[in-house]
Amino acid sequence: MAELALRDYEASAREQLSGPVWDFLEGGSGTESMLTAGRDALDRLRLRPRCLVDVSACEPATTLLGARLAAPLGIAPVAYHQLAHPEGEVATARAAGAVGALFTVSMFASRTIEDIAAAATGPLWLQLYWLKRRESMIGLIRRAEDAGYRALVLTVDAPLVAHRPRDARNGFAVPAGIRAVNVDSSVMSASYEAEAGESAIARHSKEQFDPSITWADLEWLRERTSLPLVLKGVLSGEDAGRAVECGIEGLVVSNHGGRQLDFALPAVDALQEIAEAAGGRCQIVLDGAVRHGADIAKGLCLGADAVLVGRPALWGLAHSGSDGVESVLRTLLGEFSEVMALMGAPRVSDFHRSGIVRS
Ligand SMILES: Cc1cc2nc3c(=O)[nH]c(=O)nc-3n(C[C@H](O)[C@H](O)[C@H](O)COP(=O)(O)O)c2cc1C
Ligand SMILES: O=C(O)C(=O)c1ccccc1
Repeated sequence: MAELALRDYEASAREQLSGPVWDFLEGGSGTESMLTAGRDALDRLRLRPRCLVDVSACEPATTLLGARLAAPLGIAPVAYHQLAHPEGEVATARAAGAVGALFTVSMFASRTIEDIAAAATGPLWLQLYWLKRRESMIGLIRRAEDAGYRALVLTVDAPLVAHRPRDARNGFAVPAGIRAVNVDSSVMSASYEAEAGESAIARHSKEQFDPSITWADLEWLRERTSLPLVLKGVLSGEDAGRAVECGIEGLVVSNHGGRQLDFALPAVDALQEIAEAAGGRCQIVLDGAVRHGADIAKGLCLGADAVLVGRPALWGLAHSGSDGVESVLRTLLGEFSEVMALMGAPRVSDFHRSGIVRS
């Protein structure tokens, strides 16, 4: 396949997908102020290279929660991959495994977590929203443990799914035939009931998500699994410190790709404070607006151990299934390898705060 840039996959996905599916994938909450803000924040950061370092053998490989990755790169949890390709998450898992990237499977995946695990050759994490029906979460956690998932990612920036004007306008519902197959059909039957002027996903999540959970409830989760716990959606140093005190093993610094709190700060702008608060006591992952290998380097300089991409994986999937996802990941990996050489940073551990300047 000819080498394509990420924006080519984006353009192709836009042509492939129906208007409402494209809007669901690409859209944000509220005024959509954050769809450009995340990118702007990364673009304002400039890299400061070191010279005369031996970069004849750069090594992008790293480990995250004990799992080896070919690069500090993974796929963020995105619901319903079958919206982009009939093979859905199974194709994504195959691609992530081929490249050696992490794949975080959404609680609202459209393929079973067992089928996804069977196709995977790399590490998998499972993302959870906290449901009012806790027994549904527990069943899923048991299955994830049995299928070999390596961590649970609790998304904490979504006590409810925010108002997303495009989805409301489109009366968005997941098309018939695509379902969140890993949860009871009563939990997310967004596919069945569409109404103009309202997003079925926003409505169902308001019924099903438990908005009352607090730090005290994490203990309940901890007692029910031996898997490492990761919190996704942390944007303050205070919360990072609190998470570490609770024994959380990882944090995903994220504003949910601009889909939750409108005008939330870009994740990359919260990264340094969070990494400092965590002080090496848990793993730090940057999520949101990562579109280039240089963005991986920027994340590492500010204290991240790895970065995630969300929408770009779905662009690749829409373009050409597993091959498309693999190409998207390989593009990022190739760019990152070049940045390592040009930065004079032959190992992942060679990226430091001094390697970045805010302009
Ligand atoms: C279509 C779509 C569905 C998503 N579904 C989930 C989800 O089920 N769980 C979750 O924690 N985050 C979900 N997210 C947020 C992503 O995990 C991630 O935070 C965001 O997409 C990162 O930004 P990026 O798309 O700019 O890379 C979703 C994002 C998109 C675009
Ligand atoms: O998390 C999201 O951004 C999202 O779109 C979603 C999808 C399905 C269920 C809940 C939220």
